[in-house]
Amino acid sequence: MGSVHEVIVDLGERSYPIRIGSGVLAEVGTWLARQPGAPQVLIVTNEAVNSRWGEALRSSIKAAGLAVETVAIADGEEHKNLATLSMLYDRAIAMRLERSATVLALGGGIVGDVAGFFAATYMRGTGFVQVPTTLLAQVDSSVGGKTAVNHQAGKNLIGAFYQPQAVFIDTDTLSTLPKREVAAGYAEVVKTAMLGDAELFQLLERDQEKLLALDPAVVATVVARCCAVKARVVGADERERGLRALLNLGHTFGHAVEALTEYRRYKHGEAVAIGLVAACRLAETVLGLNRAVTERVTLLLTAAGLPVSFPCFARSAWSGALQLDKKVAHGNVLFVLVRAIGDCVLSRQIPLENAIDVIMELQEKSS
Ligand SMILES: NC(=O)c1ccc[n+]([C@@H]2O[C@H](COP(=O)([O-])OP(=O)(O)OC[C@H]3O[C@@H](n4cnc5c(N)ncnc54)[C@H](O)[C@@H]3O)[C@@H](O)[C@H]2O)c1
Ligand SMILES: O=C(O)C(=O)C[C@@H](O)[C@H](O)[C@H](O)COP(=O)(O)O
Ligand SMILES: [Zn+2]
Repeated sequence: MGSVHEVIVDLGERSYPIRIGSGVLAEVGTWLARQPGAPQVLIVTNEAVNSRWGEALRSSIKAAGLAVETVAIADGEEHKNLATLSMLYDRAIAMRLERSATVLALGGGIVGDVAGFFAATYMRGTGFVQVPTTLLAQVDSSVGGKTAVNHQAGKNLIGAFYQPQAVFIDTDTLSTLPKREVAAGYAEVVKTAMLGDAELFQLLERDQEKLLALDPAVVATVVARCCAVKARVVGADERERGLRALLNLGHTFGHAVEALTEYRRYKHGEAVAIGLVAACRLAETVLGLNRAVTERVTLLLTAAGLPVSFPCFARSAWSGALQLDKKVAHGNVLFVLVRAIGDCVLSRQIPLENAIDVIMELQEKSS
């Protein structure tokens, strides 16, 4: 095993380590065996990930003397719903999974969000460990304890805050990830740099190609920096009373894109990419953000092949979708605005019409 980065999410007695590096998957069994009472272990994954990385994880667990079961859920955002969750409850009950069990989420953000909500609710809460295998899950979704499924009307509308007890990020797992998924994860990297790490943004401007080609040293550095930003924000505001909403940069727009296109046309990261450009444009109009910032962000995203234009829907459809955001309070939508690279602010003062104007301006030109 090469060098391992460790980041701690500091939440008092619920603090947990994030282990980042090549070969970290092999540590999972030993970690589990150190937990009190040799837990039953359930891996929640999907077939695409299971066929590539399931055996390596199971070997580590079995070598530590523990029994392990695996359940695969269907692949795709359109299956991140209550039906999938219901299937998991049925399978867990049939296999007599006990509350003392540990659920391992092996996969991308969808597996992580669904498995996490399952772990939070099955018998009122089992153990939970994240083993993320997409760039997006490694830089963002495996950390911080947001778990959820979608409702047809809106993203992540049914969920819970439920922190993992540990996160094992084996960067080797990215070797089998399709290019489109690498790019989607990259959008959350750009987001993280924009909201909290200006040096990371410069690193991306310099080493973007190396990151997208999954150069091991660049990947490890970028994943560790993103986890450090997320750990800092989550440690300060676990339940999104305020500051944590910064991690939602681009998402007020992005989630509306996903819901209106029925979770089928865009990967989450792609919808976020569109949202990031919109958040910059909105900041240009209401904060006087320099257009050059929007251009730098757009360049990073388009160079990775990410979309930066909205699909075409009527103003009324955008209005309805934006108002279903979980950050809405007393009917006012909360927007995350870019003040400068590495520095974002929250505002509830933006008229919804201004945001919809930006969407209209950035809508795809129909051919
Ligand atoms: N909880 C959070 O804080 C948080 C943060 C960001 C995103 N999310 C959620 O995460 C989801 C998106 O996650 P995602 O981008 O990882 O998508 P995903 O989970 O759909 O994974 C992307 C695709 O890659 C495949 N895959 C995963 N790992 C692989 C590997 N190593 N090799 C080959 N194929 C692999 C999957 O089967 C899937 O087809 C969205 O639902 C989003 O809302 C949650
Ligand atoms: O961890 C957070 O907080 C985030 O907002 C991270 C986002 O990248 C992620 O997509 C999250 O699931 C969105 O949360 P939601 O509360 O807007 O559903
Ligand atoms: Zn996201």
